[in-house]
Amino acid sequence: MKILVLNAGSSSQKSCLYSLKEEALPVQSPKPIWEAQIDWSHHEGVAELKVKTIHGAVLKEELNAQSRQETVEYMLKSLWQGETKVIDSLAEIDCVGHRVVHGGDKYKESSLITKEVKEAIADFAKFAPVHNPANLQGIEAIEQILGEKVAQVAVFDTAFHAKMPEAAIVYALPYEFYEHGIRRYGFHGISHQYVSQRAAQLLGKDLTSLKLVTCHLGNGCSLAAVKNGHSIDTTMGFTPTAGLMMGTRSGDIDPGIIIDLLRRGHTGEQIDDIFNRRSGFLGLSGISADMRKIEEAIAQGNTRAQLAYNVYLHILRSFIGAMIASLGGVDALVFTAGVGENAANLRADVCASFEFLGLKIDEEKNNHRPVDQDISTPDSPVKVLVIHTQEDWAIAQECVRLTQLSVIPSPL
Ligand SMILES: Nc1ncnc2c1ncn2[C@@H]1O[C@H](COP(=O)(O)OP(=O)(O)O)[C@@H](O)[C@H]1O
Ligand SMILES: CC(=O)OP(=O)(O)O
Ligand SMILES: [Mg+2]
Repeated sequence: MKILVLNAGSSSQKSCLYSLKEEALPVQSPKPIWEAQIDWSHHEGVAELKVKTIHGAVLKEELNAQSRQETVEYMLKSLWQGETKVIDSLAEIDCVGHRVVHGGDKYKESSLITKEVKEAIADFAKFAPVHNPANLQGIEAIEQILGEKVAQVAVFDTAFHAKMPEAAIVYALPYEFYEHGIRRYGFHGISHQYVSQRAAQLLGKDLTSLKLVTCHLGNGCSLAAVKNGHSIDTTMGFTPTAGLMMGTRSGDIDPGIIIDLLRRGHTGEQIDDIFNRRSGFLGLSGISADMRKIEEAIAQGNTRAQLAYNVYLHILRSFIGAMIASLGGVDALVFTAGVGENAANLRADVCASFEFLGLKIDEEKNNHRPVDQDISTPDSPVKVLVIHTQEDWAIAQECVRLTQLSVIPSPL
């Protein structure tokens, strides 16, 4: 059984093809037979494409001035063409799973993609303008290439947060807003759910006994307070613009700033652009949205890069504090996604803020590229885990479950 996964992020498009034996679904991700990534974060208008296969074939290319959909279609061709070819025919693909960022209050679980689901994804694009259109383009690219016969599944980033307590989802606005769906939804749920299950496994504890703060720090960043396996609080809100400072997004700001911008004649589109694409690390540093570039600039003494880092850290630790308060304690902090998995200095700085809880990390472990590892000292009452998020595998498992082509996987 072959499952293709498309995971569209704000700055990247990741994709992989799993070849599964139907009788046995492993708990951990098996190695995909083909993996591809498009990265738009380095040079304006340039897509960096990387493809690798289980047989060791590698393709690296820079693509100029193509639309996202054209770039995705080009990437998918490497499945059956050239050195990275892993299948003879498209008919070999049984199901395609998509990460879909905003499912609104309509989709509390994954869903087979129908015309109605596509319309809803398009409709919710007004709340997730960076993401949902990219998700839809992925779905349409597959329809273009594979036709409408192949089963496609939408796995929603909002679903894991769908059962948060009401006090955590309602904004203190006139009640009618809540009745009209203006509420906190939360995002990155596929990742928060996966890493909390994996954390329980690594700690050798039952997930239902744990209080976890999961820190998904990628280009988009959010925290979740996970109690007994459920998300009870999270930093993103009605849209993925809220909460923590991010690569190009502001995170929480005083709504008075928006009022002021409107009074000074800015349009909705301009305000959207400011908060979603021109803020965060990019806006503050004037250098880049990429933490690696920020770290390089700091090393060269750039004061704006340093300020951007300081603001990111300040906001991050205050929200971690808020999540711990929602949980009423914390057994482990979990770092994941591009920044969380790689930025050792940031992890050290965050953890230093929680020394008052007795939390201590082992610097050696922290600095040696930990993957799925506990980096706290043995005597630290709060554990600190670095976990490689496996959104793609979580999506593939949902494809299996929904298409009922195979056994329902047991949770981790
Ligand atoms: N070695 C590294 N050190 C610091 N940050 C890194 C490193 N590698 C990747 N990152 C950060 O991770 C971000 C991308 O994270 P990722 O989770 O892949 O993003 P998304 O899925 O939102 O596109 C990059 O913008 C970069 O800031
Ligand atoms: C929801 C969201 O912010 O996603 P990403 O981190 O992929 O941008
Ligand atoms: Mg991501």
